This record gives sequence, C-alpha cells and structure tokens, in this order.
Amino acid sequence: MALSSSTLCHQNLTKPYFVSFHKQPHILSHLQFQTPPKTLTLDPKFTITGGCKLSGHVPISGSKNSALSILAATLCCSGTSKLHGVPNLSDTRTMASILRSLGVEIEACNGEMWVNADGVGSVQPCPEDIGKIRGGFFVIGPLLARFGEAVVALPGGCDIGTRPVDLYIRGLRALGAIVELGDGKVRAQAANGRGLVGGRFKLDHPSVGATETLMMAACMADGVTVLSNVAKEPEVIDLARFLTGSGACVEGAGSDTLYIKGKNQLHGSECIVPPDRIEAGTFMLAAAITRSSISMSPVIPSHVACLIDKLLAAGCKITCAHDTLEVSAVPDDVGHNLQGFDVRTCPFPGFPTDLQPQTMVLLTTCDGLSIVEETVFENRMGHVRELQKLGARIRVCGSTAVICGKEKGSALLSSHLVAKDLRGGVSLVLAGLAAEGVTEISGIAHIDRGYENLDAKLRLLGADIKRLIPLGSPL
Ligand SMILES: CC(=O)N[C@H]1[C@@H](OP(=O)(O)OP(=O)(O)OC[C@H]2O[C@@H](n3ccc(=O)[nH]c3=O)[C@H](O)[C@@H]2O)O[C@H](CO)[C@@H](O)[C@@H]1O
Ligand SMILES: C=C(OP(=O)(O)O)C(=O)O
Repeated sequence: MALSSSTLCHQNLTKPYFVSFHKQPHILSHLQFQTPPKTLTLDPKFTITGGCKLSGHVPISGSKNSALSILAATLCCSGTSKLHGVPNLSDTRTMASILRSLGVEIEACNGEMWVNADGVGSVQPCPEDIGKIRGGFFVIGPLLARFGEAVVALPGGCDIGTRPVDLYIRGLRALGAIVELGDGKVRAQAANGRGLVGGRFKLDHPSVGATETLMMAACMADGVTVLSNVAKEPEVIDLARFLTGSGACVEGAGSDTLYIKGKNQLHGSECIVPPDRIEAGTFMLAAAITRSSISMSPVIPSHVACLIDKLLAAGCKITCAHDTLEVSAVPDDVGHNLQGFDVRTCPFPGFPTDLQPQTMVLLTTCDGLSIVEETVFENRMGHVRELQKLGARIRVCGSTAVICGKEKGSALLSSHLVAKDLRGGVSLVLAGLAAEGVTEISGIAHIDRGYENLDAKLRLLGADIKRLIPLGSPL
C-alpha cells in the first residue's frame, strides 16, 4: 500500500503488537559479520567511504527503550519472565548488569532473556552502571514498590541537557515514599515501613522515564493511583502491556491519564519487545539521505507516522505492506531533488527528538531553507559542529537550527568526526554515507549504546563502512 499522511491517521496508535513466537525472525542470522581489522588506533572507529547507493532489506531490532523499562519491571515479578527480541546493545547489557548487582538471575541467548528477581538481596544497584545509562534509574520504582526501599545513583545517558529526576522524586512522594537526594544518590523508603500507597500525581511535563517509573511503583501500591499529563510514547504502552500480562491492573496507557490499581504480587510473564521505531526511522532517513531505496521490517507504521509525513512532503515514496516499510528516494523514481521541511520535536505523537539529528543531515541535502526546533532537550545540537566540518551550512541559535540546503553541485565533504551522543553519533554515520571521500568517526561507543550491529546492517544494504578496533582490545 502506498502511503499518504491520511492513510496513517486512520491507524490505531495503540493497536497491540502481535507477532507469534515462531514467526519472530532470527533477525541477525543472515547478516555478514565482518571481523573488524585491528589497527593502530586508540579508540574504536568507523570509516565510511561515501557515495554508495543502498538497496535491499534490513531487519529492525527490538526497541532499546522498551527493553530497558520492561527489564526494570521484571523486578516487580515473582517467578521467571521470558523476554523475546531483546536487542544486543551496550545499554541492555548494562541494564542486565544493574539487575544482577541486585541479585537478579538472568540468562540470555540470541535475543531471549529469562529473568528472575526472587533472589534479590540488595536495593542498591551498582552506581557505576547506573551512571552509564538513563534507563537504569527506572529500577527505583519497582525496588521501592516490592522491597520498600531503594538507593539509586543519579543516572547517565546521553549528555543532551540537564535531565533532572525531580518528577520521579515528587511522584514517588505522592505514593507515600520518603525520598531524599544527596551525595549523587536518591534514597527512597516506603513511609513507616509500610508499602507504597496509591495517590494522585500530575506530571509538569510528560516525561517518559518518570511515567514508566511511577507506573511500575503504582502497580504494587495499596489502592488506586491516578497519574495525569503522562507520556503517551509507544514504549509506555509496551511497558503497560508487560505489566498487565504479569497481573497488574493498568488502564489508559497511550492516553494522558493512567489509572492503576495496585496488586500485592505480580507474576513473571512472557513478552516480545516491539521493534525499535528510532532504529527504523534512522534507516528510513539513511535511504532518503543516500537517494536510495530500501525496505525494512518489522516496523509499526503508526510509530513512525510523523517521519513518514515529513518524508512524503520532501518527495520520497513510501509503501507499506503488513509490517514492512519501503522508502525510495531514487532520483529516477521521485523525479526531482528532495525538498526541505521544518521540524519541531515534541513528545509523542509529535516528531521524536531521537530522530532530530538524523533528520538534520537529510535537510542539508535537500533544496531550500529548513528550520529544526528542539523543544524536548535543551542541549541537543552537539552534532551540528561535527556536521559543519563536512561543509554543512547550519546556523544554531539556542535550540533552533537553520539549515541551508544543497547548493547546485555541492556535496558534503569527508572529515574526521567525533560522536558525542547516541543519535548525534549516528547522524554522523548517515552524513558519512552521503559525503564525498572517506569519513572517520570516533566515539562510536555512544552509537553502540543504541544500535544493534549498525555497521553490519549498513553493509548488508551495500554501504562501505568498516569498524576499526584498537590493537590489543578483545573483539
Ligand atoms: C531510556 C529512555 O527511555 N530514554 C528516552 C526517554 O528519556 P527520558 O525518560 O530521560 O526523557 P524524558 O521524557 O524524561 O525527558 C523529557 C524532558 O523532561 C525533562 N524532565 C524529565 C524528568 C524529570 O524528572 N524532570 C524533567 O525536567 C527532561 O530534562 C527533558 O527535558 O525519553 C526521551 C524523550 O522521548 C528520549 O529521548 C529517550 O531516548
Ligand atoms: C536519549 C537517548 O537515550 P537515553 O535516554 O538512554 O540517554 C536516545 O535513545 O536517543
């Protein structure tokens, strides 16, 4: 089915994601893994020779952000939970290490994870690991709810703004917890040694992580909790689905109010981590930036509706059949250069902040002036300086960037670039695919936090990208 904006408006945004287990693709089994050359380099790097057209089909992995919150939620469950489609990322490995530091037993094999939290003997997860990722902090909700206490260090994650945890703290207090912040740690205790109690809390801002953390806490609080102005992101719905499958009573996921009736006990359950909408969006943009045609699956089209609208407006062709999406920007197919467009990032269902840097790269290759306004994080323009090294004409004023599209005959040039965060980092990879010559990108550990085998997947599509590993480091 060829897509237009109106086609998507009729799709149910909260429709469950059903894939029978036997159909779950062994997504990476057919990728050609390259044994990376060991070279005289200090830091792992990508080198990309630009100009290759992409073609073929790419498998989309399970969602990083859904996997992180569902893994945190397994702490609520008695017995074993079985998760399918957990992406093999440094973030999910760090999350597993955080859970193990509490005494959780985890076995993992080919994207499947068996998690059992019955032997938890600590309420203080490893602070070093918590400091590496944002999602690790979410364990404060389930720890407090099930064990009455938690001591959790302040989280890490992408350096894209101040990213406070005030909404988590105020929300947990509304559920009867005593919460203090000091020494880089949040200490929380259910008051009077009793468990949490249901309550009402309105978030000042629809924070994804605060919504998920409070939802997990409320699932085991005594009585009913009403959370308003919550996040409506698909990952919130995925978490609610896992919790409900584990015996919790959660209503309203996907709307701006959650109604949760607490239960004394939740049980382990089985779930599939839905596909990563940000990874899918990144490959959709890779097709557009390289003026190529590729397909990808599984994708839930309503999760990437905003990007589909923008790419259609730019002049791309997009078709969708079941869970497969095809994006074409081949000049012979679209008949003209792509047209620039404006973007304003917003909480879901608005344009995702996690696709802002990648979209900016596309805009540098389109006709005309484009404006990108970042409204979710106050410091998410770190990629611009690197893109300017490639000759991109971008001006930033605060959280707004003005992008001058392609001049006749001009192209992005190659350079040595540094990835400073996850999505900014992958935007440099996309720029390298379109640049003339060889682009070198260091700091790729940021990219490995959130993309499963990015280089192998791009090679599968025909890109010339190599991962250089420092001499002496284990493969
Ligand atoms: C692991 C994970 O799921 N990460 C995602 C999650 O991050 P995360 O959950 O951290 O993002 P939030 O939705 O909480 O952040 C949105 C805004 O709210 C602010 N804020 C948040 C909490 C708080 O207590 N106080 C406060 O002021 C933040 O500083 C930010 O400006 O949602 C973001 C927004 O879609 C995505 O970019 C991240 O990929
Ligand atoms: C901001 C992101 O991740 P995190 O919240 O884990 O830092 C992201 O995935 O783009």
